[in-house]
Amino acid sequence: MSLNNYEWDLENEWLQKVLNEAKRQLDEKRDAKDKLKKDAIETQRELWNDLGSVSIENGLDQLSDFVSFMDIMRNQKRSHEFTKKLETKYEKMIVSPYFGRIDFVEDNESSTEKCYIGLSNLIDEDYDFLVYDWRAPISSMFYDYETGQASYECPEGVISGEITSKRQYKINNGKIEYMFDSNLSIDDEILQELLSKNSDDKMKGIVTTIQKEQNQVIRNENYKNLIVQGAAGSGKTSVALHRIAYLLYRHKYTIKPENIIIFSPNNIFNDYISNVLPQLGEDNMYQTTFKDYMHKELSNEFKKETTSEMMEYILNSSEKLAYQHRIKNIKFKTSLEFMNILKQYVNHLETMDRGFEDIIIRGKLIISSKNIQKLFFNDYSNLPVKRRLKKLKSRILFLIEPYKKAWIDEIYQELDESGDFIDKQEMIEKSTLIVNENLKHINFKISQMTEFNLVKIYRNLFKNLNKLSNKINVKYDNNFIYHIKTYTIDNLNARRLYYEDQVALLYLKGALGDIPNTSQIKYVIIDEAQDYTPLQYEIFYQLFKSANMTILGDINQSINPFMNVGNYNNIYNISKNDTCIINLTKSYRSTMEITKFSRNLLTENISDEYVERHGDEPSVIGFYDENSMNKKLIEDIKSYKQKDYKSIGIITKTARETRDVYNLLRANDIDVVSIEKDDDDYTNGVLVIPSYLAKGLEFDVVFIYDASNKNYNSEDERLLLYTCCTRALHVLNIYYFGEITSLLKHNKDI
Ligand SMILES: Nc1ncnc2c1ncn2[C@@H]1O[C@H](COP(=O)(O)OP(=O)(O)OP(=O)(O)O)[C@@H](O)[C@H]1O
Repeated sequence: MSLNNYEWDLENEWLQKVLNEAKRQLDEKRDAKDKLKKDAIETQRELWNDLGSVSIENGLDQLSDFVSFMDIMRNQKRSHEFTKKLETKYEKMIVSPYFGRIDFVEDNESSTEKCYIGLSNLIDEDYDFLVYDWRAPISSMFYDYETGQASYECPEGVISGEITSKRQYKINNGKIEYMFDSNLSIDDEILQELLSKNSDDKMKGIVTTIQKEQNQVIRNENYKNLIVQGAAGSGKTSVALHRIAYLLYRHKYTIKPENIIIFSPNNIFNDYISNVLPQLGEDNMYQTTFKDYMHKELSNEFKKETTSEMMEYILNSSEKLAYQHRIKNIKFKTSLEFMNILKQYVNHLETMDRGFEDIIIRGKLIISSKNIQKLFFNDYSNLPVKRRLKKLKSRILFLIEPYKKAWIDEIYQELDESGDFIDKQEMIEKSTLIVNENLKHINFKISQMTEFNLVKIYRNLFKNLNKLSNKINVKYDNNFIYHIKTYTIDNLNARRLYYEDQVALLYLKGALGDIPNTSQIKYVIIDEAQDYTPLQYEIFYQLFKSANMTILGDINQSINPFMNVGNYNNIYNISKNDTCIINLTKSYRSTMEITKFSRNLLTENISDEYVERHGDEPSVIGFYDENSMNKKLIEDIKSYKQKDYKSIGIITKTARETRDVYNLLRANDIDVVSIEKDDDDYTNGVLVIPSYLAKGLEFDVVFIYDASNKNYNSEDERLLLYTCCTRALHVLNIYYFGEITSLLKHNKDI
């Protein structure tokens, strides 16, 4: 139903009112900013005139004046940044102040409130809301309800009433491009139009079209931890980022971006999502990857394998003799049994006899082994092992100190009496040296008793693997135990830390109390959650004990067949009383044809919905040889570029293939970028990328490069191939030479 002229006039009038108010407030902010700038220049001038050069010789008064000036300047800087942020907010508002409206009549009230909803609040001088921030409590009804009975939660409780009208707008450059009443359930059409566009840059916000089920994740504060399962393209990353924006708004006095950390799969992805929060008017939170976090915590004396290196090994090496050994190790070290062994081991380290000895200096008992034991097992028992040992060492050294001092004084006296020295300082140094020399063996003993060497601790675990597995009632074959033990110790001797060993080490480090305090983190977001093992989740919970967690993933996109969560129950059980599992049930990214095709690759049916947007059927084309395949690829890329597709992703299985395809395209005058490592920058255009780095990203056009049986030859690669296909928004082309992979045989026939 199109809106009549009368409605248009009213809407234009309202828009004008909003724009005028936004302009007035913008001018106010600009004036304030100018004034702040002038004040800052004036302060600097005063600083220069009053203090000139600051020197300690000019007395403490001058220093104190200087410190006051610095305080003033710091405050001016803060105010300037704040005003600049507001200026940006009003500038954005003038372009597009709102995108939605609901007319709401509260129960037992007769007046209707017209609530316009935009990226941020606009409040006039009479404290009336001209526009509500999309995160305001009342705005939630825009996402949750059509016209009719509705309610929302606010600090005062639940407010109920009726939505009498719901309208959506597209406003650009201060003009209404279109508007419509959405009680006609037209959302899907809007979505289709939005989703059919080519992706011209990094990820974008979805604030105007957030869906009800997504809104319920964004605003969910009923549980400490949320686990969100959603099929490919169901908006998990978008929801995660909008949830962050929501939390920053709702708790603006208690939560700052530095209180939030997001773990994402790699740095390319971090770069890809980096525009969303600034678009929503918020600063980015702390973004990291598990690998980066772990590598910072673990010793640099070892060569540490990266996630990409691990994936390359898994995808490239199945023919190698050592492959089966490595896989056996990965499987064992990512198993729930190994996690229990680690827990058992920590328990053992906390309670085992540590062979503490008496500390005696010159016949005087400083502290008995019994008392040391009492300190370790009783007084410090609430601390983890590493902190207990540290405290113990300080305590013993503290007790030794007076005896050491007395001894130094005695020797000083002797030296003085000997008449061999005239310099006091020299005698102090000499006597200290003599005592230190005499105490060497005691210091060595104390260091040994309180030693904390993580790698040594890890090594000892494997020496005791048999006993530990017996303790958890798991019986392994002796050959198996021997194999795991020698494999691990050989690698440690070669100063090589495989990814699975790093995770185990990090767990031990945390459980034994050797991880810096992270209490400033209040929210942890884990995206691509399927790719972390239960042990990694134990680490997350251990590191961020008091933080709230939002965990978003898709079990069907477990790209590493040996390192994944397996089943959400494995993490749900860690903290089941305050955890909720939510499903996102609709996919938005791809055309129906691509979605259906991709889902066919899975062994289990996915009944999730998708947006009804049509496109060409994916094409699966076989070639006799590699040259013909490459020739067609080059032709097609050129042709898609001409058709104005903005992002074209050529997804190869491995990084080696990425390099080859990149060289091929370059040699054929195609402007192309390759991503081979997980800290390369994300760029739009034509991009060649290995399969495992493409997760989380999306492209207008996707080419799966060489889906032959030779290349994708294992059932373990099914989910990887599925993940690659689901990266396509509009076009999916799958090329191979020789025989097609058996993973796609079924799809080829459809
Ligand atoms: N409510 C929505 N309105 C408009 N677009 C949406 C909506 N939800 C998701 N999208 C779009 O769908 C695409 C997929 O979203 P997103 O990457 O957040 O999904 P995902 O579940 O994290 O995907 P994957 O697991 O496959 O990486 C993006 O282009 C996003 O903008």
